[in-house]
Amino acid sequence: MLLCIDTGNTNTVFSVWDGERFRALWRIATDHRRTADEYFVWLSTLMTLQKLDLNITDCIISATAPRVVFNLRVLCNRYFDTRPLVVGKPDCLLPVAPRVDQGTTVGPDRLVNTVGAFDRHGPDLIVVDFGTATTFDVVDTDGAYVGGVISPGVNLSLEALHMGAASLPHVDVTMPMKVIGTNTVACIQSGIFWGYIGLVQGIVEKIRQERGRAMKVIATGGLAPLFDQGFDLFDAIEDDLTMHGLRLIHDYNKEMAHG
Ligand SMILES: Nc1ncnc2c1ncn2[C@@H]1O[C@H](COP(=O)(O)OP(=O)(O)OP(=O)(O)O)[C@@H](O)[C@H]1O
Ligand SMILES: CC(C)(CO)[C@@H](O)C(=O)NCCC(=O)O
Ligand SMILES: [K+]
Repeated sequence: MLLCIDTGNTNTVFSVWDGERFRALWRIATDHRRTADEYFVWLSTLMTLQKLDLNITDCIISATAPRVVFNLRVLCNRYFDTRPLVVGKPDCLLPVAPRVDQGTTVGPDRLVNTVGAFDRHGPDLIVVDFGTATTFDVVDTDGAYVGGVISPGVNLSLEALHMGAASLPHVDVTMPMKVIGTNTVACIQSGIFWGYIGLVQGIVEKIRQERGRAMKVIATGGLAPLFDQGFDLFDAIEDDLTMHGLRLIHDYNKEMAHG
């Protein structure tokens, strides 16, 4: 079985692919101090509860926080006797190379998203991921990542308001019915919710203009459904896009290695 690990700056997601489908998905807060032994105790408990054998034979990792890779590598070596593929490292091939400025390191999560989205939706895409950051990844006609946009994430923006302004409380994001708030919480919720609706609409429109062609918009990440309530922003929402991309990249590397 293949273990896919997606480490974001906030959360790390583990999922197990049995050759036909993903059997489970588990989430843990990202913390680079977590040791291989801690990961294993946690993971093996969940796998056992799910009645999954512990026979992981392969592993692929996408890590936006490079410091966590060391302990995840040790997890794979020590407990599963396998050498993980790490997206972004030279020995991990991508089906199509990204076209960006020389010397730029594209976030592995963005590369993985583009591979997953291109497989399902074909050419000319904008992938929007609502994670720690809200990212827009542009997929060219041949499936290459050709750049995009990085904006502060929804929860990060809420946290920044709370941290930076003495009188602003911590607020959870929801969809307010009206744009004019009549109390502090409603005002913040409006700023975040309607602000992000405008952000997505505006950036998508500008990308389409710059590319001069129709482009499908694929959304992923925990908050994507919140922004899809009747605004027609997205052509599809896929919560498993990153895992799908990781599996494809793993399969591609296997194929290349075995000819
Ligand atoms: N209505 C909501 N309000 C606040 N958070 C939400 C809501 N719905 C989902 N979430 C959060 O979205 C998160 C899942 O998002 P996702 O995994 O895409 O990104 P992340 O973990 O925040 O960021 P990263 O991938 O960068 O670590 C979960 O932490 C979940 O708590
Ligand atoms: C933008 C984030 C934080 C989104 O998770 C991640 O993809 C990242 O750290 N990227 C590195 C820079 C880049 O993608 O151009
Ligand atoms: K993510």
